[in-house]
Amino acid sequence: MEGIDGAGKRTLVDGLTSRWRDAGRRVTTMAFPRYGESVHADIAAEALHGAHGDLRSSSYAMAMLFALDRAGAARDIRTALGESDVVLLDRYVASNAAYTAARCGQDAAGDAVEWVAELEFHRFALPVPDHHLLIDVPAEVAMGRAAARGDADATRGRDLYERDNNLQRDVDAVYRQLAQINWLSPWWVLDANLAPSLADDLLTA
Ligand SMILES: Nc1ncnc2c1ncn2[C@@H]1O[C@H](COP(=O)(O)OP(=O)(O)OP(=O)(O)O)[C@@H](O)[C@H]1O
Ligand SMILES: Cc1cn([C@H]2C[C@H](O)[C@@H](COP(=O)(O)O)O2)c(=O)[nH]c1=O
Repeated sequence: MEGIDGAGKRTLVDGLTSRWRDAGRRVTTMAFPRYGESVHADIAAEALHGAHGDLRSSSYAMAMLFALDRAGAARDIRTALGESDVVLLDRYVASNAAYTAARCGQDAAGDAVEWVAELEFHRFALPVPDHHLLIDVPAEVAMGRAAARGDADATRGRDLYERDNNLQRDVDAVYRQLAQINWLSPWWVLDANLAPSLADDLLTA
């Protein structure tokens, strides 16, 4: 499940999971970054919240932290694939591709996407997803949701990426390009406003 910050990924993952479980399917969900479970994710979170000075400005360092977090979950993902009907991931490698490409700028975006795929799928041997689900929501709406949530949750607050509206718009554009070319596997673009009924469609697919 992919989309910019505040798009509604967690909400939709939770909704789909309960619908599919109610229908008798074995569903495993995981969310990346694995905050609190992986040292790499926690260092990334510190950087996103303003620690580590220069590190936060390095797209390479951030992408590597997110990739190492996922590499540590590779075995769990494979086990889940063997034991479940559906493995539903709240963000995965495409997040790293989209955010890193957006951070690198248009001229280097293609190289960034290729580098992330090579690193994560080849070097770290993470499984390639069968499908990507992209939440189609106007960037302004998602940014508004992320801002409202950040204001409401004093313990979390908005991180550096969430506060960067230009970055969010650029990430949105990269996601749409990845969906258009069906990067690595078919991409299903979900209209966020139609989420409940789409969940039924997905169930029968
Ligand atoms: N369809 C919707 N309509 C209105 N509000 C929504 C909808 N889906 C989610 N929200 C709200 O928007 C906020 C962000 O949703 P959610 O946490 O699911 O997004 P996310 O994509 O997982 O965000 P992030 O990537 O930043 O963690 C939450 O407060 C949630 O309740
Ligand atoms: C998994 C992952 C995430 N990111 C970015 C996307 C978000 O802005 C932040 C943190 O994620 P959250 O959903 O808001 O908790 O990090 C990334 O750049 N690369 C990744 O692999």
